[in-house]
Amino acid sequence: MLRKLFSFLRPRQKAQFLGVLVILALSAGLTQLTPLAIEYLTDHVLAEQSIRFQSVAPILLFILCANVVNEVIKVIRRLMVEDTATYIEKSARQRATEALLKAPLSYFRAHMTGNIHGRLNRNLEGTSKLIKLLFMDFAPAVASGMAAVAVIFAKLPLLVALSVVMVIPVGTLIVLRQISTQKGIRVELMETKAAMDGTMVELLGGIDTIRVLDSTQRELGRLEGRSERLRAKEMKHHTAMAFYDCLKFINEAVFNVVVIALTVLLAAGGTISIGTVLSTYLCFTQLTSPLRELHRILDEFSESMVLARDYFAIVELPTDFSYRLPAPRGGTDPAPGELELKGVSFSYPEKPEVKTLDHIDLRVERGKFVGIAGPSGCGKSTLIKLIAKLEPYEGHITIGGVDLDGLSRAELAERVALVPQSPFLVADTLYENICYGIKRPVSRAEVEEAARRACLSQVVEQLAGGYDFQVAEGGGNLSGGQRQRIALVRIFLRKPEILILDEATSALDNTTEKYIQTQIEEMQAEQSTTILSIAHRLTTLEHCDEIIVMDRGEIVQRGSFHALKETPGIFRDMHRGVLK
Ligand SMILES: Nc1ncnc2c1ncn2[C@@H]1O[C@H](COP(=O)(O)OP(=O)(O)OP(=O)(O)O)[C@@H](O)[C@H]1O
Repeated sequence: MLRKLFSFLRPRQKAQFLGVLVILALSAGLTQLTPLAIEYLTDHVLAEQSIRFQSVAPILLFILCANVVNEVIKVIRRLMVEDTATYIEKSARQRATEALLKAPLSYFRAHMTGNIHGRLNRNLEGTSKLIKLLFMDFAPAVASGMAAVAVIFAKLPLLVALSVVMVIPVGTLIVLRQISTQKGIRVELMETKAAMDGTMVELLGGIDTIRVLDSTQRELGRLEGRSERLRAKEMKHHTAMAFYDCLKFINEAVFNVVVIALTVLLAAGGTISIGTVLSTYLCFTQLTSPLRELHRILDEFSESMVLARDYFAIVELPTDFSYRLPAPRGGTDPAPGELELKGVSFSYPEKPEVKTLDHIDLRVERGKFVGIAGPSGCGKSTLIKLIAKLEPYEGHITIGGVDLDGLSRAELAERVALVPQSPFLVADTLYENICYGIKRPVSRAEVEEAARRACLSQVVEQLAGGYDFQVAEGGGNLSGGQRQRIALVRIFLRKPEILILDEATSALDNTTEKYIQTQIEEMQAEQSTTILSIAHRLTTLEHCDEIIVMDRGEIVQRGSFHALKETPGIFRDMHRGVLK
């Protein structure tokens, strides 16, 4: 785990780590100077017949200097550690975001958005805390603890020194027991908190509906139950923690008495000096304070490890099939605009026993306009998801004669554009939203022309700031029709070889829809764009070269709009509004 974290670092930060270790050793040595100076003061200066302040002053100055230097180097160490920890957090966030953006879509169907978001944030905090604990807290505590042990062994008879340092293994055993008993509950707490985050984001996403249905009390009740279960788990955890803290305190108190008793006995027998009694007691406190720290750190470390482990579970998510390197295809570039599906079958991984698409064969020549119709749930959207390489499938889909497996995401994005029913909008200006995903530079004039074709110009005039209008998250401050127009402007800017429309104009009024339809057909004529369009409003498909009609994952009818509407079957029933 720590090696994986270390791989996040640049050479400068790795060198910094060595610097931190050197500083730690220095700091540990400096910490031990105070008890040694006090011992010298007691045995040599204070033991003299007449105590002179001039003899004490240099020792006091020495203690002051040692402590000031120690504090200064601690500040330097802190800055070095913070620099590394913030860098790790930044790189870790980038890696996790990349892993999530490239994860299979089934992962997002299995995990709630808020759950992923909450987990990621907590895990990142835990991961950077691990670094801080290790180098800002743990290592100094170990270093000064070791220095204190060295002084104890140097100053006391071996047996006495051994009994004094027994405080370490006894305390450590208590902490290890605490960690092992609390690990499971920590994982449980982490998962429960992530589930609560998921519920919270789900609730906020449905705030309108909750208000309209007046289900606030119901939701609060649901949340209350979960919060209570979380609280009960947390209390169980805190009770156990308090018990172990108490054991640790008793351990220290017992050894405190042991140290005083042993050293006083030795001093009484003349084996050690009074100064050594004092310095041993100080060394013991130099040992117990890092030991106390160490116990806290080990405990927090174990908590951070749980989070870091969960962080790596996100980073190591499998990469979606569509990012696998394309098979070499011997320099052939896809012929523009042709699309073919041969024997394509598909089942959602969550329901492998159900064939959502069953042996679909379809050939669309360049510049043709094919409509897809069929009852709800028959597999229309799934079919276009496969063409956009969003889900793995059986059979073959080729674009311009090249199998989809052989096309990278970048190559596919260059050729195929998909306009979903609910377009993706980001919290940015309207202009940035229009240009989203367009990889070539576009001029303002081009944007304005595309906006005119998608009937967005009038909308821009009405919005405060025009193209600088701030779109809210998910386009929350725009109407459904306005959001669809923005997605269509992108299409007129991109002029793709293959255009896939999934109910792309469903939120527009009839007049606007007809106008945009004409503009799309004009673009089709100018660029020989191949179009595949799903529409529930069947009149949208009137000008299609061919319509395929789907039912339960299969193509059951094909033909022109006029032929299909006269032929007995699903399409005619849908057209007449009598489909059962
Ligand atoms: N993640 C999923 N897991 C399992 N089944 C799914 C999943 N997503 C969709 N389905 C099922 O797949 C079938 C086809 O869904 P699809 O969205 O392709 O239908 P559609 O024809 O586009 O429907 P509509 O016209 O209502 O949009 C439906 O029965 C649906 O319940």
